Amino acid sequence: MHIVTAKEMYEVDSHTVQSAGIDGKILMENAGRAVATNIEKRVANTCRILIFTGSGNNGGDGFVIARTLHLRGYHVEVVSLVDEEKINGDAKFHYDILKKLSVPFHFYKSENQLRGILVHTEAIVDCMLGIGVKGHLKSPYKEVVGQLNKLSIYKVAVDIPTGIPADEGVEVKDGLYANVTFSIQYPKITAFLERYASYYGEWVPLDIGLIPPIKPSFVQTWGRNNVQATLPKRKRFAHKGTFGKGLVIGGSDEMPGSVMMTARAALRSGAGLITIGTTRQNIPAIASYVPEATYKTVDEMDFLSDQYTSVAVGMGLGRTEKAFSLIEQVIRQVKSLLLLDADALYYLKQNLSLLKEREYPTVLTPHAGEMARLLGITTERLLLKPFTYSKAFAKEYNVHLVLKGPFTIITNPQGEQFVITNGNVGLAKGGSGDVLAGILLSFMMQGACLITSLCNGCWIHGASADHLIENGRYSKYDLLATDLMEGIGSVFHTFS
Ligand SMILES: NC(=O)C1=CN([C@@H]2O[C@H](COP(=O)(O)OP(=O)(O)OC[C@H]3O[C@@H](n4cnc5c(N)ncnc54)[C@H](O)[C@@H]3O)[C@@H](O)[C@H]2O)[C@@H](O)CC1
Ligand SMILES: Nc1ncnc2c1ncn2[C@@H]1O[C@H](COP(=O)(O)OP(=O)(O)O)[C@@H](O)[C@H]1O
Ligand SMILES: [K+]
Repeated sequence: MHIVTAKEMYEVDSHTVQSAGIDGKILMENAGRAVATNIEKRVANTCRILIFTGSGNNGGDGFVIARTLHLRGYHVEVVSLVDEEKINGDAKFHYDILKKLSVPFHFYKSENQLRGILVHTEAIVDCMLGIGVKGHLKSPYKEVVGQLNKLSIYKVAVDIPTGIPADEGVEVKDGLYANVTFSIQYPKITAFLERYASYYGEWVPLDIGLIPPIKPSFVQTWGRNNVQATLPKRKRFAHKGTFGKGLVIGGSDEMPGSVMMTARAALRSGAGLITIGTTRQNIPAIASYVPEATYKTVDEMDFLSDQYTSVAVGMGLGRTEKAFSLIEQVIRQVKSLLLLDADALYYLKQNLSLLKEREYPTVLTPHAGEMARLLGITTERLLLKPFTYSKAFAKEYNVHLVLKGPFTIITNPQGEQFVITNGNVGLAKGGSGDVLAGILLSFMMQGACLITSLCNGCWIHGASADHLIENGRYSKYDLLATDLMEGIGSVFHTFS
């Protein structure tokens, strides 16, 4: 599904109106009716619903919602935050229709007046501001949003919660906290930013019949249907070599665990053959957990002659001179797909130019802290516009970037971007990233298009955690990274 900026949304809108000739009033009708139908599924018709409207087209959607729900037997009332003369365009068209019906209509005057109107209200619909919002909320929007946020009634936002910008990179203080947001046609970028996602509550996109231009440049979500369509098939006569030969380099004497989890997760996700390159001392302990793998000590490895389909480096490797020199050799010499994680990302900060010299695809899997360090900015700054930073970095260094987090953003060197929204807070525990690196390595080895492999790997990782929790196997407190191995199997099972 596409995710849009405000500019892209207005482009789709004008393309639909100008090129296809669908009138804006029809689109507003479609939007309002789609929202009303979805409100019916969630709010009983015995409830009193207040619909808050503003000066723009978001308010126009509100007039259609009010009319539709009223005609379907709901007790609705409208509170307009602007005077009648400020209502114009398509919104005025729908306002004039609404005025012919007996829907109670209030013009906002004061907090006291609103307090009175709100008595016995069980749900509100926010059609105050949509994607046209600029900067911080002005009066009376700021006061109304403040007043509504204090109430624990059910709040539905239309398109975007009032006050929240559509685009990343904009800092605002006030916004409506909604229980659900019905996004008009496409979700907007801020629904996928940690900073703003909680204002949206649940988000549900509603098709209103917009026609996108031929060339969509949008970011997209990657979900179960995409995985279903692209997951590599296991052919009847395949052999272990069919599924690639992978190398995992990591693990120091102090940190043997990461590389174990990476290797095991790779095998659990379908890798054919896995070799682990680690310290001699680590091998017996790791081998008892991953007996399916073969082993090399780090001193034995010859990256020029050893042929691997894909290599992952960095997990638990440490930050010694020896580790750094190994990472440098790997980046310079590995002539296949290469995934850099953890300590390899740490090393990279001072050596980013090495990435530009690589002739084979490189994948970086930083979490927000690691990415911010690579960019030399604060994590807060990165998280204000992670899509923009990711795209610029992936293009400049010619890498595939997996920016991990509650919303994982995957970007290729051409700037195409996908977001994975599954997974849960049970994953916020040491080792989850090592498991992800293993799943990604495995998908990289199995030969599909690289960005598809990365999207599928991230989705399977999140789905594994969700599956284990939804089925009561573990909770968001006790889930361990090693438990994910069991989840991976269960998730694959749902595709077979
Ligand atoms: N894109 C589409 O094709 C469609 C969009 N529709 C609706 O139209 C909305 C966009 O409409 P508009 O462009 O009119 O934008 P809005 O409805 O968000 O209103 C923008 C107006 O709000 C005021 N405003 C802006 N920032 C403010 C602030 N910080 N404090 C107080 N007031 C502020 C300004 O007067 C501005 O003109 C969408 O969000 C969606 O709900 C629907 O009607 C259906 C079709
Ligand atoms: N709150 C969360 N919701 C969903 N996924 C999460 C959350 N926190 C972490 N994750 C996922 O867990 C993984 C953590 O990776 P990372 O931070 O590298 O962990 P580690 O280095 O300890 O192994 C990432 O894939 C990330 O997307
Ligand atoms: K709104």
